[in-house]
Amino acid sequence: MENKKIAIIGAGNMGGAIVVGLLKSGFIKATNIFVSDRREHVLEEMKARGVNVAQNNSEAARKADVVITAVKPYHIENVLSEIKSELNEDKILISIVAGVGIDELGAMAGKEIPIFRVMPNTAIALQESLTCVSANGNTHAHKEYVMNLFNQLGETVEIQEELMAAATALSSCGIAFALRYIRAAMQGGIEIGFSAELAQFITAQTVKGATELVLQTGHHPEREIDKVTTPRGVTITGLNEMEHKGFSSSLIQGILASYNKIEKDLR
Ligand SMILES: NC(=O)C1=CN([C@@H]2O[C@H](COP(=O)(O)OP(=O)(O)OC[C@H]3O[C@@H](n4cnc5c(N)ncnc54)[C@H](O)[C@@H]3O)[C@@H](O)[C@H]2O)C=CC1
Ligand SMILES: O=C(O)[C@@H]1CCC=N1
Repeated sequence: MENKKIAIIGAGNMGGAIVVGLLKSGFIKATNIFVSDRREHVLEEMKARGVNVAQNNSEAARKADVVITAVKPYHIENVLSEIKSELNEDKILISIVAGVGIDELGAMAGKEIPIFRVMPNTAIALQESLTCVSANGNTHAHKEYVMNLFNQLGETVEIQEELMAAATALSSCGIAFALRYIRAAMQGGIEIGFSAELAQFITAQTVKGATELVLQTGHHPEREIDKVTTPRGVTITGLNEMEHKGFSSSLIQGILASYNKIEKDLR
């Protein structure tokens, strides 16, 4: 178990999910986690999980070796100005804030400190995140720790920072895109006879199976699709109808729309 203390500033959807995932992983004791948030009910929920609740952001940052900022992009500047006096070259700053670069974070912190920019997704609560990590030049001594930390919470990929917007669209937004497929498939399933509950289970397990076919074999999806599409069969008829209606095209356009928005106007 790691001895470093971790502060999580902003315990909303993502910050809260990180706390849940960390506790499940056993990587860190609850008493070594410090959470701050400006919403009282969020802090109550965190307290119930056994983690420490700080009076304010500065206190959380002071008590920790690692500070994870998980506030909305338009709050990060204020948060860093509040905590910058607590940061130094021995502390690790990890930001999951979408659209805010390492240089910008460094300028907001006002000093040369180790900064990691990290892009997880909400499956981090189940230790099933795909987390992309990039770092500034002061992080060599800390990289192993940070990769290990996020490897406890799913799979981790180190990327160049210029790919961070793409990582956000494909992985962080991607969870919602995949869930929308599941919802649509369920609606089809209900129309052809299943209860909502059974349609949900059948769809979710089917998607899990498709995911495993790709992850475990490394095959291109089309190779696995070829095994399903009997000539003149029912699958190819369904697939072609979906493509006539713009299935792949609408997914690609949605990913591009999210990507284009990330760097431009998140704040
Ligand atoms: N939701 C997602 O799937 C993902 C979100 N992100 C990024 O994570 C960050 C957080 O997103 P969410 O968790 O979805 O937002 P959220 O709104 O659920 O959580 C943000 C939390 O920060 C708290 N907060 C606001 N101002 C604060 C302050 N000054 N000091 C302390 N706490 C403060 C809020 O009360 C809230 O609980 C964003 O920057 C987003 O871009 C990154 C990857 C995935
Ligand atoms: O939609 C958003 O702005 C955030 C960033 C990535 C996922 N959710």
